[in-house]
Amino acid sequence: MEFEKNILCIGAGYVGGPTMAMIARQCPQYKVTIVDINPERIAQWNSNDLPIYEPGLDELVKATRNRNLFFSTDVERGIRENDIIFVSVNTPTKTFGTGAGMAADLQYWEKTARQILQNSTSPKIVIEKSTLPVRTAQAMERILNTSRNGVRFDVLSNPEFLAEGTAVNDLKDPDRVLIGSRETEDGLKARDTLVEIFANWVPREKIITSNIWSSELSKLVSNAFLAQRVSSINAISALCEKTEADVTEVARAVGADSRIGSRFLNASIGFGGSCFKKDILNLVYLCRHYGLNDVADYWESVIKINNYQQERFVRNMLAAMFNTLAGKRICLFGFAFKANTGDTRESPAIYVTRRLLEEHAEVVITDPKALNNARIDLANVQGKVLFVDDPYEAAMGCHAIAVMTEWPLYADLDYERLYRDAEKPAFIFDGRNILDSRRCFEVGFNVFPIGKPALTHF
Ligand SMILES: NC(=O)C1=CN([C@@H]2O[C@H](COP(=O)(O)OP(=O)(O)OC[C@H]3O[C@@H](n4cnc5c(N)ncnc54)[C@H](O)[C@@H]3O)[C@@H](O)[C@H]2O)C=CC1
Ligand SMILES: O=C(O)[C@H]1O[C@H](OP(=O)(O)OP(=O)(O)OC[C@H]2O[C@@H](n3ccc(=O)[nH]c3=O)[C@H](O)[C@@H]2O)[C@H](O)[C@@H](O)[C@@H]1O
Repeated sequence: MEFEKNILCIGAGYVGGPTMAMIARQCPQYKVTIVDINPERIAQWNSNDLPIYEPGLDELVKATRNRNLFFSTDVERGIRENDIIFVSVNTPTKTFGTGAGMAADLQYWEKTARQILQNSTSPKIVIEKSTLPVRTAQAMERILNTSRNGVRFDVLSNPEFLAEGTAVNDLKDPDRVLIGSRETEDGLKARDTLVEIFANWVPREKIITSNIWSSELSKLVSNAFLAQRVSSINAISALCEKTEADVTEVARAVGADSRIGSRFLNASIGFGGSCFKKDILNLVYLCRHYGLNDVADYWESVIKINNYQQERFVRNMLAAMFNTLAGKRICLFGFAFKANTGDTRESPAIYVTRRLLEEHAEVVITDPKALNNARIDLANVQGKVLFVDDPYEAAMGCHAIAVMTEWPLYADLDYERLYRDAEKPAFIFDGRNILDSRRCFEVGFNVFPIGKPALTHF
């Protein structure tokens, strides 16, 4: 069958997989191929056990795979056979050399650029899907345009705004699609090709076009603003705990102002996920690079508050449990960085587990989707950690339960039963404010939510 367009995506991760599956679903007239250097990942995408858990993704992939969606490890062939290439490789924080711990590590990105250059014999549109420092497109263009064979490359920026756990809906009905291009005739032509792809299902007014640097920067700024909201409400949660104000009530009152808005104001143990911290660090690094130290300090404080909130959670546990956790068994309800995903990257639960082990507590972890990743994250820790599927079994004989992830199932458990099976006095630390505190208190627990008065029996 002859397809209208042939689209390639390099990088079959949390972004590449779902994003391309959505394009394939919405545009049966296009052929979409996803390639990755990781053969195991590609095998999983081609199996009934996808490498990531995302509600609605199984159905999406089943409906398109081997029809107009293909997964392969043959990166070079993919480049040769496609003229529209999304690049969605990982761009983690650099762990070595200059900028270690701050700047984006662009090695995977650059390898891809060189591979595209080496394998191209016809003009290509190369689309930055990964989140990148502003002005990366320039570096990309410089690498690609070293070619002596006269192949033309147009680089576009099309950052992804999906959130894990809601990726399928976010892709189907996005708030906006952002496409940045050079404002040259060729740049605008390439931009229009990409607009045409999204216009198959996204209303035109939601497809925003801009210059390429604005597009790159907007992605970092979007994540920085979102994370800033979480840090803002978390900072206020600390003040609530000192003053008997209730952070949920404060968030509701503040968020009712339409200029502020009510979403993303849930106080928590802090934000996790692979991107917020990395993207803010990247922004901070860029600001310092341009000598904007005050601006850098401002954004860095979002991360400082996030670290503070995680540490505060552990210190509150310690203080409530008579200043010692040694030999105590603590059950963590949830390990994923948020509900509806098995992803544990930068999950606050990792930090909390490490700190509890430092205090010589034993940690029992339960999570409906993230136990495999949790095992990998904690493979090298010193101390006793158990992984248990069933939450009742996990909590049996524990001195405390700490809610790490807002999986709805934890709100629906039988807390009378959990109390019966707990060591007494029994504690709950609700790091997500999802439990009915009063009910838990009434069955016997001492309850410590975030940013609300504790309910204790002593
Ligand atoms: N995870 C998320 O929810 C979001 C992530 N992003 C951004 O999207 C980018 C990708 O993120 P994820 O999908 O989460 O990462 P990921 O780590 O899940 O996937 C990246 C994939 O790229 C592959 N890869 C690396 N180098 C390669 C190469 N040279 N050739 C072929 N494949 C290669 C890796 O094997 C991996 O499977 C990052 O820049 C991230 O900041 C943006 C929005 C949302
Ligand atoms: O670039 C990315 O990777 C993505 O990062 C976030 O998506 P994600 O990290 O998947 O999930 P979020 O829903 O944003 O949650 C991030 C963290 O903040 C926490 N959070 C969120 C909201 C809130 O009110 N309180 C709160 O603690 C969550 O529990 C989670 O740990 C953004 O929401 C996406 O738009 C973006 O594309």
